[in-house]
Amino acid sequence: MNLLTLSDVTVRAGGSLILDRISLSIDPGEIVTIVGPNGSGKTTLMRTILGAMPVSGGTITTRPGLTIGYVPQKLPLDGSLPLTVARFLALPHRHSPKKIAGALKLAGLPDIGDRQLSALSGGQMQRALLARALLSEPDLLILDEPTTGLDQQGEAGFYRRIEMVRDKRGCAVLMVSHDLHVVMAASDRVICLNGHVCCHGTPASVASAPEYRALFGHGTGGALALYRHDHDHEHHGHSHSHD
Ligand SMILES: Nc1ncnc2c1ncn2[C@@H]1O[C@H](COP(=O)(O)OP(=O)(O)OP(=O)(O)O)[C@@H](O)[C@H]1O
Repeated sequence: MNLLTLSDVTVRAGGSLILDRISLSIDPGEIVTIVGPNGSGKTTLMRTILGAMPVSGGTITTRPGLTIGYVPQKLPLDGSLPLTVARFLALPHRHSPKKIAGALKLAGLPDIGDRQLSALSGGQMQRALLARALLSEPDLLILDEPTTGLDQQGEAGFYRRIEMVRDKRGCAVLMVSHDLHVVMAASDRVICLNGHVCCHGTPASVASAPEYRALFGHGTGGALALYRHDHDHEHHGHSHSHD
């Protein structure tokens, strides 16, 4: 059964139509990325899936008992508060030190629990937010523009980490990106949004679709090549391809 299915979901706000009959589904273990220009409704779509935005039409169906882990774009707290990484991960739910250490390790931040949050780099902060989302052992991880502010190598590293998490945990991943960079190559499936679903499919098929090119031009070839070039780790137990 799909983890999540949207059928003809329409969202209106402030008198305008923001999402127009969106239909999509997410299967267990797949990495799906939503791309689209500014204002195309990506954040609204994530908020709708998370239940923070009412639908005006259509239906959202989730698998019974589905657990979602949400990785916000930014720290949802004042970053200058004195707080260690481990304390932050223990809020608002208590978790054992062993579980916190395991989540930090999986997120690529071993031995950092005692560090102050304010001392983390942008890339480390994203991984700390990822570790926090992993503590709920989600079936579906949702990330809203997780690599904002990272350089292209930082982005590639973060998306490789996401794939590693998916391979180890078997969770599905739904990500949003306002730009293309390396995210498409890290995905099994890409959905191109512009109020409605313009096109969807494998990264390569979307990158060559006329609807996508009308929105973004031809500029993704370099980023796709960069990701493939950097992508030298092995996958275990999950068959998918980046070609
Ligand atoms: N609560 C709201 N009330 C009225 N209009 C809204 C509301 N939320 C979003 N919008 C409008 O809906 C459109 C889509 O916004 P959204 O933030 O979902 O786009 P986005 O694709 O995430 O954009 P960006 O890439 O710039 O982050 C915008 O025109 C925005 O102004």
